Amino acid sequence: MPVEERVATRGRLWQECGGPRGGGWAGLCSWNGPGGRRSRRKGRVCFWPARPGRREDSPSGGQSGRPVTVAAGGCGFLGEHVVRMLLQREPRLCELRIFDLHLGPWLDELKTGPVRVTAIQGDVTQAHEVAAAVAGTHVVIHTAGLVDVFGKASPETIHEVNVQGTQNVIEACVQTGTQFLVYTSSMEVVGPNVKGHPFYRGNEDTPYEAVHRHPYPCSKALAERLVLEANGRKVRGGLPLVTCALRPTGIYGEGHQIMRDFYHQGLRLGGRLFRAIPASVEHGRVYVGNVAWMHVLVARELEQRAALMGGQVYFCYDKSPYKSYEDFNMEFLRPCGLRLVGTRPLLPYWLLVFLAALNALLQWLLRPLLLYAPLLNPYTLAVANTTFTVSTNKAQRHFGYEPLFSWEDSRTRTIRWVQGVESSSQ
Ligand SMILES: NC(=O)c1ccc[n+]([C@@H]2O[C@H](COP(=O)([O-])OP(=O)(O)OC[C@H]3O[C@@H](n4cnc5c(N)ncnc54)[C@H](O)[C@@H]3O)[C@@H](O)[C@H]2O)c1
Ligand SMILES: C[C@@H](CO)CCC[C@@H](C)[C@H]1CC[C@H]2[C@@H]3[C@H](O)C=C4C[C@@H](O)CC[C@]4(C)[C@H]3CC[C@]12C
Repeated sequence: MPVEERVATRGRLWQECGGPRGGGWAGLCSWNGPGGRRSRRKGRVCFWPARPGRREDSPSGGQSGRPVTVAAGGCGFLGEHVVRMLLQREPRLCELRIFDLHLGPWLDELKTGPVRVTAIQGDVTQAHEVAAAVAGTHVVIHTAGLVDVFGKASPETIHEVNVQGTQNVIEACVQTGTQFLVYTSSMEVVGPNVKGHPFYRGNEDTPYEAVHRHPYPCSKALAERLVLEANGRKVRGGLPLVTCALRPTGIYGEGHQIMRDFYHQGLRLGGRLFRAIPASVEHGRVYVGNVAWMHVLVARELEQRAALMGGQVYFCYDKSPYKSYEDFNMEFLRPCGLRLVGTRPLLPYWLLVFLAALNALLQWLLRPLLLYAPLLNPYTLAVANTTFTVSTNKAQRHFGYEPLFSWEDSRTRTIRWVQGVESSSQ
């Protein structure tokens, strides 16, 4: 085991994993280092030891000193960037707890820094696990979620993780006295709606008929509402909970699984991808580093600007160009040797609709035997084929957000990452 594991329980340190089951601390101790397999031993928290002279957990959750932060979902695509950004750009941080169902091997790198990093394997659907992880913290950044628009998970599971999980996070804050909650929502809370209405460079106040049927956007909309309604609730100790929700558009950047899938698909097709969506359909995209930066800034500013920011929603935006989903992906895939065939869609739209419906039917028919979850289904086709872009400066006005990464930087970093994917798969 490459890192020392200890169990922290209510401010005490135990020399080895062995804390009370189901009592104060939950989570699953799961650290076996890079390439190692996870062990799923309930009731364990692993962290890297505090340096000599470093403050141990304070019962006031750092409010008397520097904040202790929980990044729920901290091992996901966005979560990893949030974690790294917190460690790089939040000098007041003294402890960072990373709570996730699956802990990643990269956590091992974080052990050498000045911040005490605690990795907690846990499930947001388990209220006691969430409460144990949140207890004694100053702010929770809740990026954990089940992102599934391909029919891999059941609607019930999506609801349980995204809605009940978020309710558990809120209740944990209330019960344990954590006053600040930043929630990762989604553009999908607004749209595209089932009617395919365009949302053209809209902002947080642009009227739009937000009507959803798919379990994922439904769950994000419900969860966002819970978070916003919880703003102002009294937490343990009597102070008001301050919440806000960030709504990224389609996130891209290092670690983006769908980009990787398109890249591999292009390689399989002899270096070509075939245009399916008209170039005129704009799809909002935002670089993951800028989304992470917005989360860090909100977590930092929420205390000082509680009256202004509490209960607010913010689209996540940067200077990424407005393009169709496919043309945007080509900004990264073209320099990696792929080309997009066709200036117009190669298949008529009715045929795509038919193929998407066929995929949905096949998924349903095959479900008892295997999981068939292709990229194209009626929902993903509708999202890709409906203009949805944002143009706003609300985050800049409310908490001084400016993108940390220019479009050129974001593009270069993403290309470098795709090139790395290429070499690692050879
Ligand atoms: N990827 C996008 O384009 C995008 C756009 C807008 C909003 N979002 C939102 O951003 C958040 C992060 O998305 P992502 O793309 O990084 O997804 P991801 O799947 O890479 O990350 C989600 C993380 O949550 C964790 N998680 C899932 N179920 C959990 C559970 N029951 N308990 C604890 N942890 C659990 C996963 O293990 C994973 O590490 C999600 O809430 C998503 O809705 C994503
Ligand atoms: C029709 C295909 C031809 O090439 C293209 C299908 C692309 C789709 C798989 C993706 C198009 C738009 C994506 C979504 C969007 O970027 C925003 C999202 C919000 C976020 O909260 C979760 C991810 C997603 C739904 C994202 C998923 C993939 C697309 C539908």
